[in-house]
Amino acid sequence: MYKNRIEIIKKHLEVNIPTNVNNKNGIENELFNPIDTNFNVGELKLLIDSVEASKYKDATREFIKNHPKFKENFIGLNMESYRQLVLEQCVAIANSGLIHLTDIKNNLHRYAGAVEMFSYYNNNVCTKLGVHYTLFGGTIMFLGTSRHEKYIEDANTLKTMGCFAMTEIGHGSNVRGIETTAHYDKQTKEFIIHSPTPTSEKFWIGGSYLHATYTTVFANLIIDGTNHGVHAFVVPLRCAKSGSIMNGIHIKDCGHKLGLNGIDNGQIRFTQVRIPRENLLNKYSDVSEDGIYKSQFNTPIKNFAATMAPFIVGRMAITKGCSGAAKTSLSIAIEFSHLRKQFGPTPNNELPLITLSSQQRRLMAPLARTILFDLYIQRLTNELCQPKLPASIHAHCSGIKAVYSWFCVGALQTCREACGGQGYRSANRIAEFKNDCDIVCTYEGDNTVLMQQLAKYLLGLKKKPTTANRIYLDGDDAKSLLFNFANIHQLFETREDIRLAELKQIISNSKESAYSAFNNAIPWAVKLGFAHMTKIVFQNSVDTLKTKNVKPLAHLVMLDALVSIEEDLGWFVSNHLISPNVAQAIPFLIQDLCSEVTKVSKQIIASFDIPENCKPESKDLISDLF
Ligand SMILES: Cc1cc2nc3c(=O)[nH]c(=O)nc-3n(C[C@H](O)[C@H](O)[C@H](O)COP(=O)(O)OP(=O)(O)OC[C@H]3O[C@@H](n4cnc5c(N)ncnc54)[C@H](O)[C@@H]3O)c2cc1C
Repeated sequence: MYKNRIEIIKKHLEVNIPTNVNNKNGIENELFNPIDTNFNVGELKLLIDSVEASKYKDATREFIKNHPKFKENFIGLNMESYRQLVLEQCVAIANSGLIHLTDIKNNLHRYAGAVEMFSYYNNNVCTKLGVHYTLFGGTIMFLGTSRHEKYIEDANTLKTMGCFAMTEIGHGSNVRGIETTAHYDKQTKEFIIHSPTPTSEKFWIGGSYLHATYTTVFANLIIDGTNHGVHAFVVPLRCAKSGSIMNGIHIKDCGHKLGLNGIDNGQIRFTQVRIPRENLLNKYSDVSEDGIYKSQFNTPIKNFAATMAPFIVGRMAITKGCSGAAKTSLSIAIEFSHLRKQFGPTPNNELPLITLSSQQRRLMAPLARTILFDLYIQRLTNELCQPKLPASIHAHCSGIKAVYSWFCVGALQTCREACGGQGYRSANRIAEFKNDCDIVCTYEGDNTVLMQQLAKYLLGLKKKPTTANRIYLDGDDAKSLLFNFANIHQLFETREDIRLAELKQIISNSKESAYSAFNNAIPWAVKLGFAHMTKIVFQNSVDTLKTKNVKPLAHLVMLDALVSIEEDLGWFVSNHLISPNVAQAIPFLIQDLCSEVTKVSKQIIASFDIPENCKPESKDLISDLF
């Protein structure tokens, strides 16, 4: 076994172009060559920024660099001052014209591009923007009709601020279980919004404790004792002129949190709050003055599904928070690793941390994945801008939100550790990102729940397994077998097929109810979701390469593909897709690619074009101490 391994190491270190690789488009050839260190950083920047969003991102970068509110310190502020600063930053953004409340419907590239840039700086700002623009604005825009357009003008300049009240103390993921009621009163032509139990109080409502003028409330629409299910209503929380809290509204602070302490999350109790009939967001369903309920759908569950559908835009937008945090943190850790010296061949010749194989491995792999996730999100954003959305859009927005946020939390931890003790200092920023991004795994749909939505979509496709193309990668020349995009694609495709068949079988073998059968299979559903997302992110990267072969994308794609395989290596080997020989070579190939990418890591992070005030004061993370 060890003899074999040494042979493999020798082979993969040889730079030769093997003959048995399917190299029709020639891109794989690059993988056998060193990366040209003189590549065009501007080209890479445009690729990562996207042609559609590039000008909006540049304008936002300039704004962040120059606006005085983005030069103020936020580290260590108490909650009150932090919330005030974030509010002022959001007002400055709203007044700058960089984004508009209607963007999520009419110019998604502008909105998403700006949010990504603000998340270079801090996730509080983009969370506060997200609550107002995508959640409040999204419900108005996608669930409302012309009678709700009156909210747009003032909300656009943040003269009035909106929040989004869906979650209750008793119900988070299971939105259909919420208890808040909206009884229709025919006499006064009003809805009465009420929290009937302690567990029905809205909780975690971002922006509600201090700043929001309005909220969209999700509540059970009830007419003459008949519950028509969950609908959305606009409810004023505060007087738009005086700011005083409206009658029947009680708001408490959710208190100090693990992160995002610049956001004023609140707990809201409604006591018989009367709102006009017109405040029902009536795109799909309406109630006439005399209390007749009409819906475009014949069942409450279909109406519910339509009511929830607009939040896919928010899920895509939220990945921008992960993207910015990961790119800034990776940049900090990589710059630090180029400067910080520890150990060396002699006591007088200490070398930068970046020369350590472990440092290269832990930083280059997430660097590659961040870029490839970003390319995939560009694709999703383009899909979201189409007049007719693809059937896959909901599942894929859910899937990328889950895999990107899980990945981001891990990557930020890696960046923190890669900077040693200095990574722990709040002034050096990574700690702040780490705490703030943690919650992305939970809000706007808990990741485990979202992965099930993706799995259910895949189960519904009735896709036939492509067993005819099943491959077994075996042989002495692992490099040739693996540096082949068709082979990698086939590995990912087959894994998805097997995972799908396995999930179907677990469910169909179950003698229990449909609910329990699926419940018992959730871990497999999550694995299927991962298999699918890995495949489509990889496929999108290869498609991008074919049209825009920007350096060093080919190396990044292969590095991430091999890391993905390594993450599930036992599975690939035990399912006879990769031989033990080939499997043993993978960590070495990864290390080679990490070392290659390290050579251009400074150029790659330069392509992110992160404004300096988004980073720590000193690149070595210590100069500010003297
Ligand atoms: C900082 C912050 C800001 C927020 N902002 C807002 C806001 O502005 N407006 C708003 O309406 N809400 C907001 N939320 C609420 C957020 O959307 C919910 O926390 C989220 O939907 C999860 O609900 P939950 O907390 O009740 O967890 P639960 O649903 O109770 O989940 C707890 C655990 O059980 C697991 N679980 C639950 N159901 C399933 C299932 N079917 N299958 C497998 N596992 C499951 C989950 O994975 C999770 O690990 C915010 C939350 C936080 C923390």
